[in-house]
Amino acid sequence: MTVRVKICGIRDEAGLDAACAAGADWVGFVFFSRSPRHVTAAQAFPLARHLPPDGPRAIGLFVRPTDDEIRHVLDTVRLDGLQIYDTAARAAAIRARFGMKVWLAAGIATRDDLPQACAVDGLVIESRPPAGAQRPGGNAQAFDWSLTGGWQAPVPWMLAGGLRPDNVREAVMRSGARAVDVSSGVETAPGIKSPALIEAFVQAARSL
Ligand SMILES: O=C(O)c1ccccc1N[C@@H]1O[C@H](COP(=O)(O)O)[C@@H](O)[C@H]1O
Repeated sequence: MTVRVKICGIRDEAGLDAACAAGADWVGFVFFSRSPRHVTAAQAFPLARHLPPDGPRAIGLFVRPTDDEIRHVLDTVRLDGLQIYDTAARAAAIRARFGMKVWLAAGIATRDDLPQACAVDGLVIESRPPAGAQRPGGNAQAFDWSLTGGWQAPVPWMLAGGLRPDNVREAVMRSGARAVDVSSGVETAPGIKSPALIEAFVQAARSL
């Protein structure tokens, strides 16, 4: 089984090169100012341009964005898709408005939280943020991976939240995920990506 991998929160060339060298399928740029991984459109532009044609696809992460915020980024940065933290209806509207692939992030606490239908291209299934969290994701928090067992996902999905090189293999086996997304687990400090951890994560995810 080939597990696809997204490395999120790329902020510099070292992290980008490590994701490319490791064979990641996607890299994520976080356009959310309260994140330690935040990049502006001007900062993301040279990174996205540096991606090789056969390298990872570029995903832009937005939290409750206005159309103008998305437009501002898309006017500068070449993105292949959007990861949206908002309602399912708003994510579908963004997809229709911009004509881009949209992945909707869904915070999960119980089986009932798993979406049964949606009008987006994919789902990012992760834990609900802890009380008082400053951001809806990127909190290094895992959920009970067995919750997705037997779930008939309406669209392709990826598993996220609290994944690391030392637990991603178990997470994939227990959840049944065919794609995984990581940010905190490949960092030495919030916002500081480790090339060695990126390499270890991709290898571990692909070791099944
Ligand atoms: O990474 C962030 O700072 C972030 C901010 C706001 C929303 C989502 C964010 N990250 C995404 O959250 C999940 C899980 O991340 P982690 O591995 O637990 O740190 C992942 O999809 C990140 O892309």
